[in-house]
Amino acid sequence: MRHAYFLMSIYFRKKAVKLWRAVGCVPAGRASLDFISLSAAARLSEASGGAMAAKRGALIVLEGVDKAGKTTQCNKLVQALQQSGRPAEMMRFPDRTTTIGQLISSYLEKRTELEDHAVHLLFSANRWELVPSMKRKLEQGITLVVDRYAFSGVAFTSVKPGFCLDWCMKPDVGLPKPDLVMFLQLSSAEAARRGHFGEERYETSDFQKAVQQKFEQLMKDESVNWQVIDASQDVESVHLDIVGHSHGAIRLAQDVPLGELWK
Ligand SMILES: Nc1ncnc2c1ncn2[C@@H]1O[C@H](COP(=O)(O)OP(=O)(O)OP(=O)(O)O)[C@@H](O)[C@H]1O
Ligand SMILES: Cc1cn([C@H]2C[C@H](O)[C@@H](COP(=O)(O)O)O2)c(=O)[nH]c1=O
Repeated sequence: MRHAYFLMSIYFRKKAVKLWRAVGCVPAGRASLDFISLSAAARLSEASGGAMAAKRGALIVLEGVDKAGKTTQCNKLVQALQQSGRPAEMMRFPDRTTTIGQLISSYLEKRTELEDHAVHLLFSANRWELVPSMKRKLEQGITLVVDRYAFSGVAFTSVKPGFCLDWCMKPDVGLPKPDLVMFLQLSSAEAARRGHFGEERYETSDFQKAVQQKFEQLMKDESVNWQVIDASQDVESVHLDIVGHSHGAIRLAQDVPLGELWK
């Protein structure tokens, strides 16, 4: 009986993929399979009277100084999670595709000047504008792998004269709290030798050294699940460390509600 049910579920799943693709609801490829898995999970949950509520995805953040290897590792982690059958997506902050993100991008590329408090609030607004979509995805069971978050916001602004950690944290209080923050540890000298260092506004060794110290202060906060990763290793070794920590965090996140940052 269970065997027959299993075969039927595969048959209907294939039919549903074809139908959804035909009406253009689902993109082709891996994403469509994730979409179908999630729909199947939702149907199962409905059929059992909601007793099997879908497990939420984990919010995983990678932080570090410029060129520590965050983007490289976020991409590899998302790929590894998807290959092991876990729905996962990458996000990055600043998200330069939104209207706010374009203002930030122009500032970072030194095409526009902005007052320091104002640009700090723009970075935070850029996170808040993405919160509804982040929460929706996490509720659907998608793990989000995020390239920088509020910690970069605080570390970079608080280096500037006249700013303190406390003021810099305020606008981000209440954001979805990451289940895991991995800090990619790399000396500013090594970072400066990596590709394209020096092109954007904050990419000077002195500034990055000061940012590193601010991150160290933030890592003393035990309300956040920090893990330090040695980012001076080769790409594959860094990846293995990151995958190890991520699986644990994904398992734990399933059974606890999403928290609020710095509350
Ligand atoms: N483990 C590593 N060893 C040596 N080079 C690396 C390693 N990881 C990444 N790189 C290289 O360093 C450069 C920066 O990598 P990447 O863009 O992933 O860093 P990032 O932290 O996201 O940078 P940014 O702060 O500019 O967003 C790239 O040229 C990348 O190929
Ligand atoms: C999120 C965030 C970032 N920054 C800084 C950090 C970097 O210098 C740039 C972003 O560069 P990337 O290559 O796009 O990662 O912006 C910041 O000052 N405040 C923030 O909130």
